[in-house]
Amino acid sequence: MVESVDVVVIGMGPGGEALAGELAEAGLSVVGVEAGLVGGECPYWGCVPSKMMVRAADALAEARRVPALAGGADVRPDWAPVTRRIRDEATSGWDDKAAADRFVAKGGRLVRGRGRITGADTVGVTGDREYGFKARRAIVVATGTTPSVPPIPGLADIPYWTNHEAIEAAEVPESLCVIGGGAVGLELAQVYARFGARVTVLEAADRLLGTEEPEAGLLLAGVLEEEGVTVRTNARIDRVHRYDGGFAVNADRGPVRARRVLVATGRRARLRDLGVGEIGLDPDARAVEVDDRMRVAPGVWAVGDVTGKGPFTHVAIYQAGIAAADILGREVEGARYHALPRVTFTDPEIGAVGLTEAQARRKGVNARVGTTRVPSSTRGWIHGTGNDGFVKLVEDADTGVLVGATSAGPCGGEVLGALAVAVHAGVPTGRLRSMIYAYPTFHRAISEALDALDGSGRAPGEP
Ligand SMILES: Cc1cc2nc3c(=O)[nH]c(=O)nc-3n(C[C@H](O)[C@H](O)[C@H](O)COP(=O)(O)OP(=O)(O)OC[C@H]3O[C@@H](n4cnc5c(N)ncnc54)[C@H](O)[C@@H]3O)c2cc1C
Ligand SMILES: NC(=O)c1ccc[n+]([C@@H]2O[C@H](COP(=O)([O-])OP(=O)(O)OC[C@H]3O[C@@H](n4cnc5c(N)ncnc54)[C@H](O)[C@@H]3O)[C@@H](O)[C@H]2O)c1
Repeated sequence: MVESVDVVVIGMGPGGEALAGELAEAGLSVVGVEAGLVGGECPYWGCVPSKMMVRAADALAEARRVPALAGGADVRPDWAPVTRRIRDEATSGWDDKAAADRFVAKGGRLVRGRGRITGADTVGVTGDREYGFKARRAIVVATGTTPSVPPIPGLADIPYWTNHEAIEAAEVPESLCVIGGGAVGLELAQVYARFGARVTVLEAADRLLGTEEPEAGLLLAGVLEEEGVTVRTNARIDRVHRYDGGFAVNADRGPVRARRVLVATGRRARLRDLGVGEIGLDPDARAVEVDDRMRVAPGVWAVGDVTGKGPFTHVAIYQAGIAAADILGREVEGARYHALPRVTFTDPEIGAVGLTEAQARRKGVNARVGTTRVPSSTRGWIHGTGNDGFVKLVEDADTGVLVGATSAGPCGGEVLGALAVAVHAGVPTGRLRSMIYAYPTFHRAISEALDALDGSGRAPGEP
Protein backbone atom coordinates (compact mmCIF):
# COMPACT_ATOMS: atom_id res chain seq x y z
CA MET A 1 0.00 0.00 0.00
CA VAL A 2 1.30 3.45 -0.88
CA GLU A 3 0.58 6.24 1.61
CA SER A 4 0.38 9.84 0.48
CA VAL A 5 2.33 12.40 2.54
CA ASP A 6 3.71 15.88 1.87
CA VAL A 7 7.43 15.17 2.28
CA VAL A 8 9.71 12.13 2.59
CA VAL A 9 13.22 12.80 3.92
CA ILE A 10 15.64 9.91 3.34
CA GLY A 11 18.41 10.03 5.96
CA MET A 12 18.03 11.76 9.32
CA GLY A 13 21.58 13.00 9.96
CA PRO A 14 22.19 16.67 10.86
CA GLY A 15 20.86 17.80 7.46
CA GLY A 16 17.79 15.57 7.25
CA GLU A 17 16.92 15.97 10.92
CA ALA A 18 16.98 19.79 10.75
CA LEU A 19 15.00 19.90 7.52
CA ALA A 20 12.40 17.28 8.48
CA GLY A 21 11.88 18.93 11.89
CA GLU A 22 11.39 22.38 10.38
CA LEU A 23 8.88 21.15 7.80
CA ALA A 24 6.95 19.15 10.40
CA GLU A 25 6.78 22.20 12.68
CA ALA A 26 5.48 24.20 9.73
CA GLY A 27 2.54 21.81 9.55
CA LEU A 28 3.46 19.52 6.65
CA SER A 29 3.06 15.77 6.96
CA VAL A 30 6.68 14.61 7.01
CA VAL A 31 8.11 11.10 7.03
CA GLY A 32 11.75 10.85 8.11
CA VAL A 33 13.37 7.60 7.01
CA GLU A 34 16.44 6.46 8.92
CA ALA A 35 18.43 3.25 8.51
CA GLY A 36 20.71 3.90 11.48
CA LEU A 37 20.46 6.46 14.27
CA VAL A 38 18.49 9.70 14.10
CA GLY A 39 21.20 12.38 14.20
CA GLY A 40 23.52 10.58 11.79
CA GLU A 41 27.29 10.53 11.93
CA CYS A 42 27.94 13.79 13.78
CA PRO A 43 26.54 13.09 17.28
CA TYR A 44 27.40 9.38 17.46
CA TRP A 45 30.65 8.82 15.54
CA GLY A 46 31.74 12.24 14.31
CA CYS A 47 31.95 15.82 15.54
CA VAL A 48 30.64 15.48 19.08
CA PRO A 49 32.39 12.39 20.47
CA SER A 50 35.60 13.16 18.56
CA LYS A 51 35.67 16.64 20.10
CA MET A 52 35.15 15.11 23.55
CA MET A 53 38.23 13.00 22.85
CA VAL A 54 40.10 16.08 21.65
CA ARG A 55 39.09 17.99 24.79
CA ALA A 56 40.50 15.20 26.98
CA ALA A 57 43.70 14.92 24.95
CA ASP A 58 44.18 18.69 25.05
CA ALA A 59 43.79 18.64 28.85
CA LEU A 60 46.64 16.12 29.00
CA ALA A 61 48.80 18.25 26.71
CA GLU A 62 48.16 21.36 28.80
CA ALA A 63 49.03 19.45 31.98
CA ARG A 64 52.28 18.34 30.36
CA ARG A 65 53.06 22.02 29.72
CA VAL A 66 52.83 22.82 33.44
CA PRO A 67 56.55 22.22 34.12
CA ALA A 68 57.48 24.91 31.60
CA LEU A 69 55.03 27.41 33.10
CA ALA A 70 53.89 26.66 36.61
CA GLY A 71 55.74 23.96 38.50
CA GLY A 72 54.98 20.26 38.44
CA ALA A 73 52.11 18.01 37.33
CA ASP A 74 51.77 14.28 37.59
CA VAL A 75 49.96 13.33 34.38
CA ARG A 76 48.53 9.82 34.20
CA PRO A 77 46.22 9.39 31.19
CA ASP A 78 43.09 7.35 31.77
CA TRP A 79 40.78 6.50 28.87
CA ALA A 80 37.87 5.56 31.17
CA PRO A 81 36.50 9.13 31.62
CA VAL A 82 36.62 9.59 27.84
CA THR A 83 34.63 6.45 27.07
CA ARG A 84 32.26 7.27 29.94
CA ARG A 85 31.54 10.78 28.65
CA ILE A 86 31.06 9.54 25.10
CA ARG A 87 28.76 6.73 26.22
CA ASP A 88 26.73 8.60 28.85
CA GLU A 89 26.82 12.27 27.82
CA ALA A 90 27.31 12.29 24.05
CA THR A 91 25.58 9.20 22.69
CA SER A 92 23.41 7.73 25.50
CA GLY A 93 25.02 4.41 24.66
CA TRP A 94 24.46 4.98 20.92
CA ASP A 95 20.72 5.27 21.50
CA ASP A 96 18.77 7.84 19.49
CA LYS A 97 15.54 7.80 21.51
CA ALA A 98 15.88 11.47 22.53
CA ALA A 99 16.42 12.59 18.93
CA ALA A 100 13.61 10.38 17.62
CA ASP A 101 11.22 11.70 20.29
CA ARG A 102 12.24 15.28 19.45
CA PHE A 103 11.26 14.76 15.82
CA VAL A 104 7.96 13.12 16.72
CA ALA A 105 7.22 15.97 19.15
CA LYS A 106 7.55 18.38 16.21
CA GLY A 107 4.85 16.43 14.41
CA GLY A 108 7.07 14.23 12.25
CA ARG A 109 6.71 10.51 11.63
CA LEU A 110 9.86 8.41 11.90
CA VAL A 111 10.11 5.29 9.79
CA ARG A 112 13.03 3.01 10.55
CA GLY A 113 14.54 1.28 7.54
CA ARG A 114 16.42 1.88 4.31
CA GLY A 115 14.79 4.28 1.87
CA ARG A 116 14.96 4.01 -1.91
CA ILE A 117 13.55 6.24 -4.60
CA THR A 118 11.16 4.12 -6.65
CA GLY A 119 9.74 6.76 -9.00
CA ALA A 120 9.62 10.50 -9.64
CA ASP A 121 7.60 11.04 -6.45
CA THR A 122 7.66 7.72 -4.63
CA VAL A 123 9.90 6.18 -1.99
CA GLY A 124 10.02 2.60 -0.75
CA VAL A 125 11.37 1.67 2.66
CA THR A 126 12.73 -1.71 3.65
CA GLY A 127 13.05 -2.41 7.34
CA ASP A 128 11.14 -4.50 9.87
CA ARG A 129 8.37 -4.14 7.35
CA GLU A 130 7.96 -2.62 3.89
CA TYR A 131 6.51 0.85 3.34
CA GLY A 132 5.63 2.80 0.23
CA PHE A 133 5.16 6.58 0.18
CA LYS A 134 4.00 9.04 -2.44
CA ALA A 135 5.50 12.48 -1.72
CA ARG A 136 3.00 15.17 -2.73
CA ARG A 137 5.45 18.02 -2.29
CA ALA A 138 9.05 16.79 -1.89
CA ILE A 139 11.48 13.95 -1.65
CA VAL A 140 14.67 14.99 0.14
CA VAL A 141 17.90 13.02 -0.16
CA ALA A 142 20.00 13.50 2.98
CA THR A 143 21.86 10.22 3.12
CA GLY A 144 25.37 11.52 3.92
CA THR A 145 28.49 9.53 3.20
CA THR A 146 30.31 6.41 4.37
CA PRO A 147 34.07 5.81 4.65
CA SER A 148 35.87 5.35 1.36
CA VAL A 149 38.24 2.43 1.85
CA PRO A 150 41.15 2.21 -0.61
CA PRO A 151 41.66 -1.06 -2.49
CA ILE A 152 44.93 -1.88 -0.70
CA PRO A 153 45.61 -5.65 -0.98
CA GLY A 154 44.87 -7.39 2.33
CA LEU A 155 43.05 -4.43 3.89
CA ALA A 156 39.60 -5.95 3.42
CA ASP A 157 40.78 -9.11 5.21
CA ILE A 158 41.65 -7.42 8.51
CA PRO A 159 39.32 -5.86 11.08
CA TYR A 160 40.48 -2.31 10.37
CA TRP A 161 39.00 0.62 12.25
CA THR A 162 36.99 3.38 10.66
CA ASN A 163 35.86 6.40 12.68
CA HIS A 164 33.15 4.19 14.22
CA GLU A 165 35.55 1.80 15.93
CA ALA A 166 37.98 4.61 16.83
CA ILE A 167 35.17 6.49 18.59
CA GLU A 168 33.71 3.39 20.28
CA ALA A 169 37.09 2.01 21.42
CA ALA A 170 37.04 0.83 25.04
CA GLU A 171 40.84 0.89 25.25
CA VAL A 172 43.78 2.76 23.81
CA PRO A 173 45.78 0.37 21.63
CA GLU A 174 49.50 0.12 22.30
CA SER A 175 50.12 1.20 18.69
CA LEU A 176 48.01 2.64 15.86
CA CYS A 177 48.70 3.05 12.16
CA VAL A 178 46.54 5.80 10.68
CA ILE A 179 46.07 5.64 6.91
CA GLY A 180 45.16 9.14 5.72
CA GLY A 181 46.33 12.52 6.99
CA GLY A 182 43.09 14.49 6.65
CA ALA A 183 40.88 15.86 9.44
CA VAL A 184 39.70 12.47 10.75
CA GLY A 185 43.16 10.91 10.70
CA LEU A 186 44.95 13.85 12.30
CA GLU A 187 42.44 14.61 15.06
CA LEU A 188 42.34 10.96 16.09
CA ALA A 189 46.11 10.41 15.65
CA GLN A 190 46.84 13.22 18.10
CA VAL A 191 44.21 12.02 20.58
CA TYR A 192 45.49 8.45 20.65
CA ALA A 193 49.14 9.56 20.79
CA ARG A 194 48.44 11.86 23.75
CA PHE A 195 46.80 8.91 25.51
CA GLY A 196 49.93 6.82 25.03
CA ALA A 197 49.56 4.96 21.74
CA ARG A 198 52.57 4.78 19.43
CA VAL A 199 51.06 6.37 16.32
CA THR A 200 52.18 6.45 12.69
CA VAL A 201 50.35 8.49 10.06
CA LEU A 202 50.70 7.37 6.43
CA GLU A 203 49.55 10.03 3.97
CA ALA A 204 49.61 9.39 0.22
CA ALA A 205 49.89 13.07 -0.76
CA ASP A 206 52.97 15.22 -0.30
CA ARG A 207 51.52 16.96 2.74
CA LEU A 208 48.99 16.62 5.55
CA LEU A 209 45.60 18.32 5.35
CA GLY A 210 46.01 18.66 1.61
CA THR A 211 42.97 20.85 0.97
CA GLU A 212 44.22 23.61 3.28
CA GLU A 213 47.20 25.98 3.03
CA PRO A 214 50.49 24.05 2.75
CA GLU A 215 51.74 25.91 5.85
CA ALA A 216 49.00 24.19 7.87
CA GLY A 217 50.11 20.70 6.89
CA LEU A 218 53.74 21.54 7.59
CA LEU A 219 52.86 23.01 10.97
CA LEU A 220 50.88 19.93 12.00
CA ALA A 221 53.57 17.53 10.77
CA GLY A 222 56.12 19.35 12.94
CA VAL A 223 53.88 19.46 16.02
CA LEU A 224 52.88 15.80 15.71
CA GLU A 225 56.49 14.68 15.23
CA GLU A 226 57.46 16.66 18.35
CA GLU A 227 54.77 14.80 20.26
CA GLY A 228 56.21 11.46 19.11
CA VAL A 229 53.90 10.70 16.18
CA THR A 230 55.66 9.37 13.08
CA VAL A 231 54.39 11.16 9.98
CA ARG A 232 55.14 9.82 6.52
CA THR A 233 53.91 11.78 3.54
CA ASN A 234 54.14 10.51 -0.06
CA ALA A 235 53.45 7.09 1.46
CA ARG A 236 52.73 4.20 -0.91
CA ILE A 237 51.06 1.25 0.80
CA ASP A 238 51.22 -2.01 -1.15
CA ARG A 239 49.81 -4.55 1.30
CA VAL A 240 48.34 -5.03 4.75
CA HIS A 241 48.49 -8.31 6.65
CA ARG A 242 48.24 -9.81 10.11
CA TYR A 243 51.45 -9.83 12.07
CA ASP A 244 52.26 -11.07 15.56
CA GLY A 245 48.79 -10.52 17.03
CA GLY A 246 48.51 -7.16 15.27
CA PHE A 247 48.95 -5.92 11.74
CA ALA A 248 51.72 -4.88 9.36
CA VAL A 249 51.12 -2.11 6.85
CA ASN A 250 53.72 -2.53 4.14
CA ALA A 251 54.67 0.87 2.78
CA ASP A 252 57.68 2.25 0.94
CA ARG A 253 60.34 3.15 3.52
CA GLY A 254 59.47 0.03 5.52
CA PRO A 255 56.52 -1.71 7.18
CA VAL A 256 54.52 -0.14 10.00
CA ARG A 257 53.57 -2.66 12.67
CA ALA A 258 50.62 -1.75 14.84
CA ARG A 259 47.91 -3.29 17.02
CA ARG A 260 45.25 -1.34 15.16
CA VAL A 261 44.88 0.20 11.72
CA LEU A 262 42.59 3.21 11.28
CA VAL A 263 41.40 3.91 7.74
CA ALA A 264 40.73 7.65 7.38
CA THR A 265 41.03 8.11 3.63
CA GLY A 266 37.95 10.19 2.98
CA ARG A 267 34.27 9.48 2.55
CA ARG A 268 31.88 9.10 -0.34
CA ALA A 269 28.20 9.09 -1.10
CA ARG A 270 26.68 5.74 -2.09
CA LEU A 271 24.00 6.48 -4.63
CA ARG A 272 23.64 3.13 -6.36
CA ASP A 273 21.30 1.60 -3.74
CA LEU A 274 19.30 4.80 -3.46
CA GLY A 275 17.48 4.46 -6.77
CA VAL A 276 18.65 7.83 -8.08
CA GLY A 277 18.47 6.46 -11.62
CA GLU A 278 14.67 6.82 -11.23
CA ILE A 279 15.10 10.61 -11.25
CA GLY A 280 17.68 10.66 -14.03
CA LEU A 281 20.86 10.82 -11.92
CA ASP A 282 24.08 8.87 -12.39
CA PRO A 283 24.17 6.18 -9.66
CA ASP A 284 27.99 6.18 -9.78
CA ALA A 285 28.40 9.94 -9.30
CA ARG A 286 30.41 11.11 -6.26
CA ALA A 287 27.63 13.45 -5.16
CA VAL A 288 24.10 14.57 -5.96
CA GLU A 289 24.25 17.80 -7.94
CA VAL A 290 22.09 20.58 -6.48
CA ASP A 291 21.32 24.15 -7.47
CA ASP A 292 21.53 27.05 -5.01
CA ARG A 293 18.20 26.05 -3.46
CA MET A 294 19.22 22.40 -3.09
CA ARG A 295 16.94 21.34 -5.93
CA VAL A 296 17.91 18.15 -7.75
CA ALA A 297 14.95 17.46 -10.03
CA PRO A 298 11.27 18.48 -10.01
CA GLY A 299 10.01 17.59 -6.51
CA VAL A 300 13.43 16.39 -5.31
CA TRP A 301 15.91 18.22 -3.05
CA ALA A 302 19.19 17.11 -1.44
CA VAL A 303 21.12 18.43 1.57
CA GLY A 304 24.29 17.63 3.49
CA ASP A 305 27.41 15.64 2.67
CA VAL A 306 25.64 13.91 -0.22
CA THR A 307 25.70 17.21 -2.15
CA GLY A 308 29.52 17.39 -2.11
CA LYS A 309 29.49 21.10 -1.20
CA GLY A 310 31.47 20.73 2.03
CA PRO A 311 31.42 17.74 4.36
CA PHE A 312 30.56 19.60 7.55
CA THR A 313 27.61 19.64 9.89
CA HIS A 314 27.30 23.41 9.57
CA VAL A 315 26.95 23.06 5.79
CA ALA A 316 24.26 20.35 6.16
CA ILE A 317 22.26 22.56 8.54
CA TYR A 318 22.73 25.68 6.38
CA GLN A 319 21.47 23.80 3.32
CA ALA A 320 18.58 22.32 5.31
CA GLY A 321 17.34 25.84 6.15
CA ILE A 322 17.44 26.88 2.49
CA ALA A 323 15.76 23.71 1.22
CA ALA A 324 13.04 23.93 3.90
CA ALA A 325 12.22 27.51 2.92
CA ASP A 326 12.15 26.56 -0.75
CA ILE A 327 9.87 23.58 -0.14
CA LEU A 328 7.56 25.82 1.89
CA GLY A 329 7.48 28.26 -1.02
CA ARG A 330 9.15 31.03 0.97
CA GLU A 331 11.57 33.54 -0.51
CA VAL A 332 15.11 32.55 0.40
CA GLU A 333 18.58 33.69 -0.58
CA GLY A 334 20.34 30.92 -2.53
CA ALA A 335 23.30 29.10 -1.02
CA ARG A 336 26.71 30.73 -1.32
CA TYR A 337 29.90 28.97 -0.30
CA HIS A 338 32.43 31.76 -0.77
CA ALA A 339 32.93 32.01 3.00
CA LEU A 340 32.75 28.33 3.91
CA PRO A 341 34.46 27.95 7.29
CA ARG A 342 36.15 24.77 8.47
CA VAL A 343 38.11 23.88 11.57
CA THR A 344 40.37 20.90 12.13
CA PHE A 345 40.39 20.40 15.89
CA THR A 346 43.99 19.38 16.29
CA ASP A 347 46.20 21.29 18.74
CA PRO A 348 47.01 23.76 17.21
CA GLU A 349 43.56 24.14 15.70
CA ILE A 350 43.49 24.87 11.98
CA GLY A 351 40.70 27.29 11.14
CA ALA A 352 40.16 28.31 7.54
CA VAL A 353 37.58 30.21 5.50
CA GLY A 354 37.10 30.95 1.83
CA LEU A 355 39.91 30.39 -0.64
CA THR A 356 43.44 29.24 0.00
CA GLU A 357 46.15 31.12 -1.87
CA ALA A 358 46.44 28.31 -4.45
CA GLN A 359 42.66 28.10 -4.94
CA ALA A 360 42.49 31.86 -5.40
CA ARG A 361 45.21 31.80 -8.05
CA ARG A 362 43.54 28.87 -9.83
CA LYS A 363 40.36 30.97 -10.00
CA GLY A 364 42.33 33.78 -11.62
CA VAL A 365 42.28 36.01 -8.54
CA ASN A 366 45.20 38.43 -8.35
CA ALA A 367 46.05 37.08 -4.90
CA ARG A 368 48.15 38.95 -2.39
CA VAL A 369 49.00 37.24 0.88
CA GLY A 370 50.05 38.38 4.33
CA THR A 371 51.23 35.93 6.98
CA THR A 372 52.28 36.30 10.59
CA ARG A 373 53.44 33.69 13.07
CA VAL A 374 51.51 33.35 16.35
CA PRO A 375 54.67 32.91 18.49
CA SER A 376 55.85 36.34 17.35
CA SER A 377 52.54 38.02 18.26
CA THR A 378 52.31 39.45 21.77
CA ARG A 379 49.75 36.92 22.96
CA GLY A 380 51.58 34.03 21.33
CA TRP A 381 54.81 35.06 23.02
CA ILE A 382 53.05 35.37 26.40
CA HIS A 383 51.41 31.98 25.88
CA GLY A 384 54.79 30.31 25.47
CA THR A 385 54.79 26.52 25.12
CA GLY A 386 51.97 25.30 22.85
CA ASN A 387 51.87 28.54 20.89
CA ASP A 388 52.58 27.20 17.39
CA GLY A 389 50.49 28.74 14.67
CA PHE A 390 50.06 31.42 12.04
CA VAL A 391 47.52 33.73 10.48
CA LYS A 392 47.50 33.90 6.70
CA LEU A 393 45.31 36.27 4.72
CA VAL A 394 44.48 36.03 1.02
CA GLU A 395 43.37 39.29 -0.52
CA ASP A 396 42.08 39.97 -4.01
CA ALA A 397 44.57 42.72 -4.86
CA ASP A 398 42.29 44.09 -7.61
CA THR A 399 39.34 44.72 -5.28
CA GLY A 400 41.16 44.95 -1.94
CA VAL A 401 38.74 42.39 -0.47
CA LEU A 402 39.68 39.48 1.76
CA VAL A 403 38.78 36.23 -0.08
CA GLY A 404 40.33 33.68 2.24
CA ALA A 405 42.14 33.23 5.52
CA THR A 406 43.68 30.64 7.79
CA SER A 407 44.10 30.97 11.54
CA ALA A 408 46.18 28.17 12.98
CA GLY A 409 47.11 28.11 16.63
CA PRO A 410 45.66 27.98 20.13
CA CYS A 411 41.95 28.87 19.66
CA GLY A 412 42.55 28.97 15.88
CA GLY A 413 38.92 27.98 15.33
CA GLU A 414 37.70 30.88 17.46
CA VAL A 415 40.03 33.45 15.86
CA LEU A 416 38.47 32.27 12.62
CA GLY A 417 35.18 33.92 13.61
CA ALA A 418 36.45 37.40 12.84
CA LEU A 419 37.97 36.28 9.55
CA ALA A 420 34.79 34.46 8.53
CA VAL A 421 32.77 37.66 9.05
CA ALA A 422 35.24 39.56 6.88
CA VAL A 423 35.23 37.04 4.01
CA HIS A 424 31.46 36.53 4.23
CA ALA A 425 30.73 40.26 4.07
CA GLY A 426 33.50 41.02 1.53
CA VAL A 427 35.15 43.48 3.90
CA PRO A 428 37.99 45.39 2.24
CA THR A 429 41.32 44.89 4.00
CA GLY A 430 41.57 48.68 4.35
CA ARG A 431 38.49 48.56 6.60
CA LEU A 432 39.99 45.71 8.59
CA ARG A 433 43.18 47.73 9.13
CA SER A 434 41.22 50.54 10.72
CA MET A 435 39.61 48.21 13.27
CA ILE A 436 40.73 48.18 16.92
CA TYR A 437 42.04 44.72 17.95
CA ALA A 438 41.95 44.03 21.69
CA TYR A 439 45.36 43.69 23.28
CA PRO A 440 46.79 41.10 23.85
CA THR A 441 44.41 38.63 22.17
CA PHE A 442 45.19 35.86 19.71
CA HIS A 443 42.94 37.55 17.15
CA ARG A 444 45.15 40.65 17.28
CA ALA A 445 47.58 38.67 15.09
CA ILE A 446 45.13 39.44 12.26
CA SER A 447 46.27 43.07 12.30
CA GLU A 448 49.89 41.90 12.02
CA ALA A 449 49.00 39.69 9.06
CA LEU A 450 47.31 42.73 7.47
CA ASP A 451 50.55 44.68 7.94
CA ALA A 452 52.34 41.85 6.17
CA LEU A 453 50.16 42.14 3.06
CA ASP A 454 52.19 43.73 0.28
CA GLY A 455 51.17 47.30 -0.54
CA SER A 456 48.47 49.20 1.31
CA GLY A 457 45.81 46.48 1.25
CA ARG A 458 43.27 49.28 0.84
CA ALA A 459 40.28 48.89 -1.41
CA PRO A 460 39.75 51.43 -4.15
CA GLY A 461 37.96 54.38 -2.55
CA GLU A 462 38.84 53.32 0.99
CA PRO A 463 40.47 55.97 3.19
C1 LIG B 1 35.30 11.53 12.92
C2 LIG B 1 34.53 12.68 12.30
C3 LIG B 1 34.58 13.92 12.90
C4 LIG B 1 33.87 14.99 12.35
N1 LIG B 1 33.97 16.21 12.95
C5 LIG B 1 33.29 17.26 12.44
C6 LIG B 1 33.35 18.53 13.06
O1 LIG B 1 34.04 18.72 14.07
N2 LIG B 1 32.64 19.55 12.51
C7 LIG B 1 31.87 19.37 11.39
O2 LIG B 1 31.22 20.33 10.95
N3 LIG B 1 31.79 18.17 10.78
C8 LIG B 1 32.49 17.12 11.28
N4 LIG B 1 32.38 15.89 10.67
C9 LIG B 1 31.55 15.76 9.48
C10 LIG B 1 30.04 15.61 9.86
O3 LIG B 1 29.87 14.48 10.70
C11 LIG B 1 29.21 15.46 8.60
O4 LIG B 1 29.47 16.54 7.73
C12 LIG B 1 27.71 15.43 8.91
O5 LIG B 1 27.39 14.37 9.76
C13 LIG B 1 26.93 15.32 7.60
O6 LIG B 1 25.56 15.29 7.87
P1 LIG B 1 24.53 14.62 6.82
O7 LIG B 1 23.18 14.86 7.38
O8 LIG B 1 24.84 15.07 5.46
O9 LIG B 1 24.89 13.06 6.82
P2 LIG B 1 25.15 11.94 7.91
O10 LIG B 1 25.52 12.48 9.23
O11 LIG B 1 26.10 10.98 7.26
O12 LIG B 1 23.74 11.26 8.09
C14 LIG B 1 23.13 10.55 7.05
C15 LIG B 1 22.10 9.60 7.64
O13 LIG B 1 21.41 8.98 6.58
C16 LIG B 1 21.20 7.62 6.91
N5 LIG B 1 21.00 6.90 5.65
C17 LIG B 1 21.89 6.71 4.65
N6 LIG B 1 21.31 6.07 3.62
C18 LIG B 1 20.03 5.84 3.99
C19 LIG B 1 18.92 5.23 3.36
N7 LIG B 1 19.00 4.74 2.11
N8 LIG B 1 17.75 5.15 4.04
C20 LIG B 1 17.64 5.66 5.30
N9 LIG B 1 18.65 6.26 5.94
C21 LIG B 1 19.82 6.35 5.29
C22 LIG B 1 22.43 7.21 7.67
O14 LIG B 1 22.16 6.08 8.50
C23 LIG B 1 22.72 8.48 8.47
O15 LIG B 1 22.13 8.44 9.74
C24 LIG B 1 33.09 14.80 11.19
C25 LIG B 1 33.03 13.53 10.58
C26 LIG B 1 33.74 12.49 11.13
C27 LIG B 1 33.66 11.15 10.46
N1 LIG C 1 36.83 19.10 12.21
C1 LIG C 1 36.05 18.81 11.19
O1 LIG C 1 35.25 19.60 10.70
C2 LIG C 1 36.11 17.42 10.63
C3 LIG C 1 36.70 16.42 11.35
C4 LIG C 1 36.76 15.16 10.77
C5 LIG C 1 36.21 14.95 9.52
N2 LIG C 1 35.64 15.95 8.86
C6 LIG C 1 35.17 15.74 7.48
O2 LIG C 1 34.94 14.38 7.22
C7 LIG C 1 35.46 14.04 5.94
C8 LIG C 1 36.28 12.80 6.00
O3 LIG C 1 37.55 13.06 6.64
P1 LIG C 1 38.85 12.28 6.21
O4 LIG C 1 39.98 12.80 6.99
O5 LIG C 1 38.56 10.82 6.21
O6 LIG C 1 38.97 12.65 4.67
P2 LIG C 1 39.88 13.70 3.87
O7 LIG C 1 39.46 13.56 2.46
O8 LIG C 1 39.84 15.01 4.51
O9 LIG C 1 41.37 13.14 4.04
C9 LIG C 1 41.72 11.87 3.58
C10 LIG C 1 43.22 11.80 3.40
O10 LIG C 1 43.58 10.46 3.09
C11 LIG C 1 44.57 10.48 2.08
N3 LIG C 1 44.55 9.19 1.39
C12 LIG C 1 43.64 8.74 0.49
N4 LIG C 1 43.97 7.49 0.08
C13 LIG C 1 45.10 7.15 0.74
C14 LIG C 1 45.91 5.99 0.75
N5 LIG C 1 45.62 4.92 -0.01
N6 LIG C 1 47.01 5.97 1.54
C15 LIG C 1 47.31 7.04 2.32
N7 LIG C 1 46.57 8.17 2.34
C16 LIG C 1 45.47 8.22 1.57
C17 LIG C 1 44.20 11.66 1.21
O11 LIG C 1 45.31 12.12 0.46
C18 LIG C 1 43.74 12.68 2.25
O12 LIG C 1 44.78 13.48 2.72
C19 LIG C 1 36.33 15.19 5.48
O13 LIG C 1 35.83 15.71 4.31
C20 LIG C 1 36.35 16.15 6.62
O14 LIG C 1 36.28 17.48 6.22
C21 LIG C 1 35.59 17.21 9.37
